[in-house]
Amino acid sequence: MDHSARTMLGDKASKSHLTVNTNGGEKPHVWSSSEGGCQIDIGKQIFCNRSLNMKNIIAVGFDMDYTLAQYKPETFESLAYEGTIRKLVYNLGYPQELLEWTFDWKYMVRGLVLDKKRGNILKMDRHKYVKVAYHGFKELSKEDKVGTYGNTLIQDSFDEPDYALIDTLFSLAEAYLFAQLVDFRDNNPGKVPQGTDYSRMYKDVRAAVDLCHRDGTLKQMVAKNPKRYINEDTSIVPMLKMLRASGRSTFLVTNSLWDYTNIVMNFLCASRTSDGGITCNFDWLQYFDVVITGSAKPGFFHEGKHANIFEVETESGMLLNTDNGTPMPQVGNTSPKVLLKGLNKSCRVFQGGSVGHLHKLLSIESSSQVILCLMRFSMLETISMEIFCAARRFLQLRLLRNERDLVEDQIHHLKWALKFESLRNDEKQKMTSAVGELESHRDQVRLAHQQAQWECHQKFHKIWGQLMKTGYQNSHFAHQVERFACLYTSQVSNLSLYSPDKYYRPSEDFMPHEFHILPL
Ligand SMILES: Nc1nc2c(ncn2[C@@H]2O[C@H](COP(=O)(O)O)[C@@H](O)[C@H]2O)c(=O)[nH]1
Ligand SMILES: [Mg+2]
Repeated sequence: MDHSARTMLGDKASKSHLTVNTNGGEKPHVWSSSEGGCQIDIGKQIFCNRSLNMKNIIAVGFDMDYTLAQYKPETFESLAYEGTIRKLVYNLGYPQELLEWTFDWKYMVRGLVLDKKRGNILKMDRHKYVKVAYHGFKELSKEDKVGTYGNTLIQDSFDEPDYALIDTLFSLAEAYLFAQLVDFRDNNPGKVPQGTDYSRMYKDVRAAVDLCHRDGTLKQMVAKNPKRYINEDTSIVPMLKMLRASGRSTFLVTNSLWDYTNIVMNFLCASRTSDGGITCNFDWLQYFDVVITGSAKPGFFHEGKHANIFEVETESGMLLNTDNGTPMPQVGNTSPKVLLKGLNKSCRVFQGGSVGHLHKLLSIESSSQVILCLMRFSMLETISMEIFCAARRFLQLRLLRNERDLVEDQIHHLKWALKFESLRNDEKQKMTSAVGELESHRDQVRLAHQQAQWECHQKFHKIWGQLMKTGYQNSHFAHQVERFACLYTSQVSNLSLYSPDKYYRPSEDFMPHEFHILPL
């Protein structure tokens, strides 16, 4: 992920902040409209990790897939899953019975880590302690978990090549398939191709998924029927219009190539005909100053990286050489048409390049003047649900924790007295039985605390619990969001609900000792 440019993370299309028009259509509110500027529903608010004064931002950029284009995992990821299975069977020699397997698109969540060698899937807290661990679909016992991953500060880094981070929604199908294959190999050791260990299976799944993205397996299907795979979001165009009216440049940087980008952006931005159809044209380009396709992120953001940048001739999809983004006449074709065409266009489309080219094209001097809306990490659950549940849970769990700590302290006192004080026999007996009673009470409170905590987590996800927490600490995933994003929100078009000049400020930090002065 880009560390230099300001980033904002968003996810998940939702439908509040829309009013129903007299003709039944949905009309989104934007901050600048007469209905705008009102109280924003918590599920649509933008949260701030680090200060960001929009007044200093001169260009706002967007990633396309899973940011502007919110794929429907139930259809899109299922497509990836089925395509991957077919490649495993027909290209890589896995048994035909895999074709019968089904995909539970809700099972995996982002923020998990795959242990390729051991066939395990892990959820970690922000200190990288493994808190939930599954081997395939079988939960590891506490002993196995601690035995394998330890509970001390000296830990594995949980990075590539032995581990893989499930950090995008694109990875959910491959993680699920990996778990299925782990179970399958354990139960049918002779059925997987010879010499296939867990790491090899992961490599095969990765290669098959990769091929699905490259050979048209997914994109052809989406192009045929975008509505089946992508959520419509009527707030995108008003958001882009408002940003541009405020004087900001807008740009798109996508790893997708031009043909697919054009289809998806048309679907998201084009006005619908009366029968709900879309006319495919290039009108959506009016909402951007620069579009970069085939950007090869994250490498695109590495300053100083040399990468060729080509101009895309939008009608034909033909690539034209450029001099670092400046149009140049083609050798043998000295007609100024090509040159001027590029210079006169309000939006220019490119393939490749790097962040340096982008700055040049937008006349930007520093990354701090750019905000980039990415969706590498964000929330699967709705934020409002997180906050609602967290508030109730906070009270209940804090009371249980206080009680547990109190009882533990009483036990330590009594044990100390029994060991070091000269006591009469009857006093000793009384204290010993009090210790016994307190210990059983402590065990009950500990259990109640664990249970309440788990019940709350289960409200979010039956297997992995709350995405942003492990136990009562922030999850590794939440920690990544905190580290990498200035702002985060449930969907990128929530930006339309705020003034384009807003000064986003983070809430104050609290040290553990300061929590005592906070009301519960
Ligand atoms: N070759 C692969 N392409 C992949 C994979 N996962 C996703 N993708 C493609 O990347 C872009 C993402 O676009 P962006 O707008 O978010 O930059 C999209 O075209 C995906 O199909 C992969 O594993 N291999
Ligand atoms: Mg993306």
